[in-house]
Amino acid sequence: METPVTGPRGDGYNEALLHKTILVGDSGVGKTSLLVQFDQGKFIPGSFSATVGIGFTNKVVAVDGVKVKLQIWDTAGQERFRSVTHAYYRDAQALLLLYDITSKMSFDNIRAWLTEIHEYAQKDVVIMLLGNKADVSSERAVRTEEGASLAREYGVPFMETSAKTGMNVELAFLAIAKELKQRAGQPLDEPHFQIHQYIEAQKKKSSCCAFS
Ligand SMILES: Nc1nc2c(ncn2[C@@H]2O[C@H](COP(=O)(O)OP(=O)(O)OP(=O)(O)O)[C@@H](O)[C@H]2O)c(=O)[nH]1
Repeated sequence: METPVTGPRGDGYNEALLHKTILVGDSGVGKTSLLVQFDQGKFIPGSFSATVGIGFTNKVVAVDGVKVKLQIWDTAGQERFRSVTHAYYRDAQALLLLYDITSKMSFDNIRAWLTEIHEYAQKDVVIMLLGNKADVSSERAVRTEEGASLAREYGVPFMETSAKTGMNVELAFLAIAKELKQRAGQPLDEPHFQIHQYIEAQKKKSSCCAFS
C-alpha cells in the first residue's frame, strides 16, 4: 500500500510515492547508526544511546531517474518497547532486519524476529537481512556464510553492512527502493529486476572494482 505524499515542494517530491520501511533488530545492532549513515552520510562514534520508542526519517532516493520516497522508521530494539513497535509493522512495505556480526546473540535472535514479523507484518512485506558492523572484523562472531545461509532458508536477500564505513548502506536502501517501485507498478530500467540478483550483481561489481 503506497500513500501519495503531499506537501509544498515543487521538485517532484510531491508526486513521489511514500513507502514505509522499518528497521528492526536487537538493541545495539546499529539501526539508528545505519539510518544516520544513509541519511546524513556520517557515523557518530562514542557512547551508545538506545532509541526510545520509535521515530522516522523521510528520504527521497532516485531510482532510474524517478524519485522514490522512503519513510524509514527506526525502532527501539529493547524488549520493553516491543508492543509499541509491533503496531507499526502492519503498514510497512519493507523491513530491514539487522544483527551485529560481533554478537552471536543478536544473530541467534533473528529467527524470533522473523517469527514476529510474520505474525504482525503484511504477508508480502519485503524483508532484507543485514549483518551490520562488518568493519569490526577482529571481533567477528558470525561468519558471512552463516548470515547468507539463514537468509537463503527464509528466502530473503542478505548483505553485510557497516554504518561506520558506509559499506553497502546505500545499496541496501536502493535495492529496497527499486523493489518497492517495481511493486507499485512503476517500470524499472532493468526489465527483469529481481532484488536477490540485483544485490549479488552489485556486490560482485564493488568487490571486483575495489581491487582492480
Ligand atoms: N564499529 C561499528 N560500530 C557501530 C556500527 N553501527 C553501530 N555501531 C555502534 O554500535 C552502538 C549501537 O548503535 P545504535 O545505532 O545506537 O544501535 P540501535 O540498533 O539503534 O540500538 P537501539 O536503539 O537500542 O535499538 C553505537 O555505539 C554505535 O556507534 C558499525 O557499523 N560499526
